Amino acid sequence: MVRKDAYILLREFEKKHYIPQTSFEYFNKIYSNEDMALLKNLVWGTIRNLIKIDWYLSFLVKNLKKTPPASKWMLRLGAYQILNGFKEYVAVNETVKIAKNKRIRGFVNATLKNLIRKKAELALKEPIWVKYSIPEWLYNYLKKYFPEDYVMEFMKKSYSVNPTTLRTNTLKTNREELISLLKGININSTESKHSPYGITIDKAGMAIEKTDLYKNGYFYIQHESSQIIPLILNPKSNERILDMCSAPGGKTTELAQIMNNSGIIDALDIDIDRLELVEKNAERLGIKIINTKLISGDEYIAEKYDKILLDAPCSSAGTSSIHPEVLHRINIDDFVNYSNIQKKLLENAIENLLKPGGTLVYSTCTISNEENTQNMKYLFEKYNNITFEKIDLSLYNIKGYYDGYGYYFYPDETLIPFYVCKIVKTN
Ligand SMILES: C[S@@+](CC[C@H](N)C(=O)[O-])C[C@H]1O[C@@H](n2cnc3c(N)ncnc32)[C@H](O)[C@@H]1O
Repeated sequence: MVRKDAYILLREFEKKHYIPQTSFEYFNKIYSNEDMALLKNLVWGTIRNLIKIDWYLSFLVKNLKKTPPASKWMLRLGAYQILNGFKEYVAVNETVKIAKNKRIRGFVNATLKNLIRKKAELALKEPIWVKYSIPEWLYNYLKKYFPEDYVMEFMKKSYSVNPTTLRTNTLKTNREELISLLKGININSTESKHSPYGITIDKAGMAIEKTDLYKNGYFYIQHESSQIIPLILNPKSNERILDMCSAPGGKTTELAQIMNNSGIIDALDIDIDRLELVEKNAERLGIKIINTKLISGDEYIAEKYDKILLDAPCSSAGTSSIHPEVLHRINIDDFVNYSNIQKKLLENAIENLLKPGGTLVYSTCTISNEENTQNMKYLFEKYNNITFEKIDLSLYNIKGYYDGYGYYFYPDETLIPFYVCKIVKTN
């Protein structure tokens, strides 16, 4: 029963704040494609809509916070369906069946039926952060730092599902050929708007990693914002490049592809399992110029580099269209905590690792002022041997919000919110 399994996965999410890939893989083996799509829709849809769902339920249940978790997650699962166009009687009947206990069944049944009756009236007083299901604190935070249209685009994106995009591995094929090879295995795809390597696919629930094209390294699965960052660093063949936070290797392997597999890329990370993925990805894509190093970027010392990519660990607040759980995991303290780690990485890069005349690209997948603008301001005030080079985002057909140092990408169908800044070390 799909709803019961969705409920089990949601309870797993409640404990861990994420759902391991292995849990879905288990159901993949026993479910038809159709049931699997429904399971994913119910689980991720409930998580994406959680703020909204709880707001509605708070008018119907005396104390939602104190409601026992078993009943609460059944209510949330049922409410997701009722608020998102599922057949109401199926939503109620199938959700109620999950409960073993008669009392819980009665409570869930009555509350969901009440929601059906009251939802239109409640919708009239729904605040905008509820409409797009983002935490109220984050909405207020965004309003403090961004223009109104950016806040709107952020919320719309956060509430939508980012499509799957691939990066063509130009060491093995080209974009046109890859589109036709994908068509040959019944996957429709189109050139994406921003990255010259990007392909947006109509995946329809299939596991693209299981295809031979993937196994033979014809592409890397990578959202478009991420594909733009190595292009901004603009590495050349035979240069010596440092990727300070490389795992799982999306941008490292793209750098190597732009360099036509010639030169040196040292790829650091502190997570051994993730660093192994950099090696596996490089091997699959036919890349030979990446040297992985298990070390913290703020402690690493080496001969100086022509260019450095610092795609920093961050609060990831821009990734909610890909990872809807992220907005339930982060809080405002994360912004400050990550900014402290990022400062140390930036300082080591500028003071010890970048050649005079060299370029550093700093990027994050978050929108916090602390992790982006404030960090750049800190560098600007601390160092007199760096300049901030203005990036021309029109080259990639991207609209950016400029903070005086770098840009916050406006999200769109395939772009997620990202921050990027380019620093040149003058001497
Ligand atoms: C945003 S992810 C990098 C994604 C990667 N650039 C890509 O495109 O595939 C940040 C990475 O930084 C790593 N990390 C965290 N702290 C670090 C540190 N002090 N030094 C180096 N890597 C670190 C994390 O393990 C994580 O893999």
